[in-house]
Amino acid sequence: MTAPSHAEPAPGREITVTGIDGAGKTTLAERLHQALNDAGHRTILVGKHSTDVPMDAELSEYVDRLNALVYRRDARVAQACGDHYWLLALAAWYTLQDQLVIRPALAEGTHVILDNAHHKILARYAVNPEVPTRLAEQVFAHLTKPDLVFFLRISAREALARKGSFTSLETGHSGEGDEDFIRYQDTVLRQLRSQELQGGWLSLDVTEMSRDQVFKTATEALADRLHLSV
Ligand SMILES: Cc1cn([C@H]2C[C@H](O)[C@@H](COP(=O)(O)OP(=O)(O)O)O2)c(=O)[nH]c1=O
Repeated sequence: MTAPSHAEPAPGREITVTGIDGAGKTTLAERLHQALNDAGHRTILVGKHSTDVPMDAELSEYVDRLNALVYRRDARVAQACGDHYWLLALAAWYTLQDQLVIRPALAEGTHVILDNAHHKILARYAVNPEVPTRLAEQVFAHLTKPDLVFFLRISAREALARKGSFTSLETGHSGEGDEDFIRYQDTVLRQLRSQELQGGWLSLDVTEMSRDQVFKTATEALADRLHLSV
């Protein structure tokens, strides 16, 4: 029996990449995006600079205005607004990205690679005594559950060696020295590891791995777990 021609497309898969700052998330996300498209799987890459809502200039402009408020502001403004404000602003950003870009893409059969999913934000808030962890969990609870999460594990010291420099946010505003980055990021890493225990994550210790090795392992997992070959 042949499928009716008006059949809905199979939904796309959402693949996210998480890890501390400098773990290699953007590097892997960009490469997976390219490889999936090259292999004929329609795929979009969504990250903190993505503001395009396909075929809707008005919504794209709105998303771009929110992106400017959340990501394109100076450090003094960021500090003045405070932790609660930033949790809610980030929740607004992730909500719009999910509602206007990710869900429609998945529904029409396009795969989504999400660079920098909310897991790291949740980890940062979970180690912040000023904000109840339950509040942070709740504001992200409605987002689409990814089909596969790549968790790139690396020590903070190694991440710093790769990155070279860091922002105040990346030390949790705890100081300006390398040790401040390392102490804070190692705390975030431990929190990510406790989220990992909830299951379904593909956890890779990337400390000794080259970019090519990480990419190869990730593509094998895509084939095994989601039947997406590149
Ligand atoms: C993946 C990878 C990245 N890098 C560099 C590239 C970038 O300058 C920096 C961080 O990589 P990036 O992919 O931007 O990490 P994230 O998105 O997790 O913050 O590290 C390496 O030196 N070696 C590697 O194997």
